[in-house]
Amino acid sequence: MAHAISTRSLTKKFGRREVLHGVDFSVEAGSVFGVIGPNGAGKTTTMRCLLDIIRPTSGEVRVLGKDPRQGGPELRRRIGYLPGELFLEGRVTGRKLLSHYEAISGPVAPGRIDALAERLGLDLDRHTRKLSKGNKQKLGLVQAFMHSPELLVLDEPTSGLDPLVQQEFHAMVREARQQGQTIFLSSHVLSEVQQTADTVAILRDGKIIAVESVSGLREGAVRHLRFSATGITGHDAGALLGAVPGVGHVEVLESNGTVTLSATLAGAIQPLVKALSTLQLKDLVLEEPDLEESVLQMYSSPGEPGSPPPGPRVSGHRASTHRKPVQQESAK
Ligand SMILES: Nc1ncnc2c1ncn2[C@@H]1O[C@H](COP(=O)(O)OP(=O)(O)OP(=O)(O)O)[C@@H](O)[C@H]1O
Repeated sequence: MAHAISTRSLTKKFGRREVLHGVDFSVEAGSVFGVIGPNGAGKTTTMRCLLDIIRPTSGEVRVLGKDPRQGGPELRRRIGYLPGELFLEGRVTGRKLLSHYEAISGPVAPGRIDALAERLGLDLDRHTRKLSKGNKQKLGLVQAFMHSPELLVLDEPTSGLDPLVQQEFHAMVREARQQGQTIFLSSHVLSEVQQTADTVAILRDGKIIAVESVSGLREGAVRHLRFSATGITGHDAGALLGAVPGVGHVEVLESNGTVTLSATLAGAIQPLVKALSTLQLKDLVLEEPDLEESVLQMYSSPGEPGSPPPGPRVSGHRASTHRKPVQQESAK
């Protein structure tokens, strides 16, 4: 499979301070690749190296088969870029600004700009200085998508957008992918990336700490579950649940002959279903996997914010707890 982007041992120093410490990743052509990481992790710096806005200190970068340092305007025209911070000229309308960008980026299909603006709910005839943060972001998105580039590099694309517009943006990403375009985007949060991305990379302190397929993350992700049952003691129900592989953080509440248990489950649900089938269930909730929680565990060292929750909390008249550590996805 051809790669639209690849980096090998990419490092970047600002002065004496190294902010990228050997970043390695590759993005398959025609896929959506999301890079997530906290503030200052190096997402924008990585993107700027891909676009030759800044130069790497060492390492190799290939974008659409070319070294960005040698690709020049011809390579830039094949890319749509949404910068993290947009600097817009104040005295022109959005429409005028986009026609200026069109002269640089290359031909735009007739009607395309108006169609994108309408989808995002952007008034192109307003002066850019009068636009709100969200509307500036929409203008940036139209600019990036308008010439249907082979590669879209989008730095925090949904920043400032309201939820409905975010949904529209996600639809635009899916359509671009269907048309064979490659999308490389960044975010602070996985919940956003997981909606569109095939693959997610986690960047922390200038290093890629994990690259996972979103479907793989889903399989290994932590789900929350809760059920009530009768005809069993809290102790026995806790023991039954605690013996299921991947179950952790068991809490047991026993009241008036009914036991209510909550826990987390990492991994396959079949062993859980088998164990629960032996109970007289009154109620059962198995939530959607919380990918955010799985990734927070990858991010964090023990004791840091975002570390896995501490041991089980116990409540109820007669409570017993059984706990196994939540299985963690290994960082590749
Ligand atoms: N031009 C620069 N000069 C000096 N340091 C810089 C420069 N640009 C970025 N940095 C530093 O490099 C590190 C990575 O910054 P970068 O903007 O790439 O992070 P980020 O992951 O995009 O963060 P955010 O989510 O806050 O946008 C930060 O510590 C930042 O202060």
